[in-house]
Amino acid sequence: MQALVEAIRQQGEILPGGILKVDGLVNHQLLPDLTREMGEAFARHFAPLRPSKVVTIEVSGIAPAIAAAMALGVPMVYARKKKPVTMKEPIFTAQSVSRTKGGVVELFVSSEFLGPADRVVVVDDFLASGGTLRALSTLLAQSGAQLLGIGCVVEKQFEHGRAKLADLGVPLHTLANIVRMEGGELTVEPGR
Ligand SMILES: O=P(O)(O)OC[C@H]1O[C@H](OP(=O)(O)OP(=O)(O)O)[C@H](O)[C@@H]1O
Ligand SMILES: O=c1[nH]c(=O)c2nc[nH]c2[nH]1
Repeated sequence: MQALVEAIRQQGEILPGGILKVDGLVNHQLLPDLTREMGEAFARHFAPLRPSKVVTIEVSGIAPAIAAAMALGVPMVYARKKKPVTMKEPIFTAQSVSRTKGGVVELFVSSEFLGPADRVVVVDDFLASGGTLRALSTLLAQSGAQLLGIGCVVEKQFEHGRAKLADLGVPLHTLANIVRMEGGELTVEPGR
């Protein structure tokens, strides 16, 4: 997605610990036109799989996921990282590690909104080590929902998340690919 690639080239900042800051377009401020375009790109790719739901993880996955769900015309469910009192049992859970905040986080989705009848496309903001998406796939398996595909806005190729998720056997589509971010130099290519 060329507009996204250009925006990351202009605004992306390399932070210590191999973190790419794109807060101006993905993780803090959101740009409506760019976000809509992300959703349409995911929808074009995944519509032929006839998903019944888009699933993501709070917080940064919500914007691209709702954009994709709007373009696909299906509901979007986000895994919560703290269980609210409103959440109805039975609940599916899995653990992941937060890359930007540190520590182990627990993901929660109620069976009220996810079950064996669901055909799911997962959409998230970053694919790095793949740990978060692995946790979400474990949670989906508990629910009996079928995972059809995974879409991520930004892939950090050098963290090899794509290879680590290959055993899931589903298509993985990203919109921008960070090939390298070493020595203060950022190499961004279109996703794959
Ligand atoms: O492939 P991984 O190594 O698992 O990294 C990707 C995950 O890291 C971020 O979550 P994080 O909890 O840091 O941030 P968020 O609360 O902004 O979504 C991001 O939103 C992805 O879910
Ligand atoms: O803002 C972010 N920048 C990153 O480099 C990253 N990797 C995983 N999750 C991330 N979030």
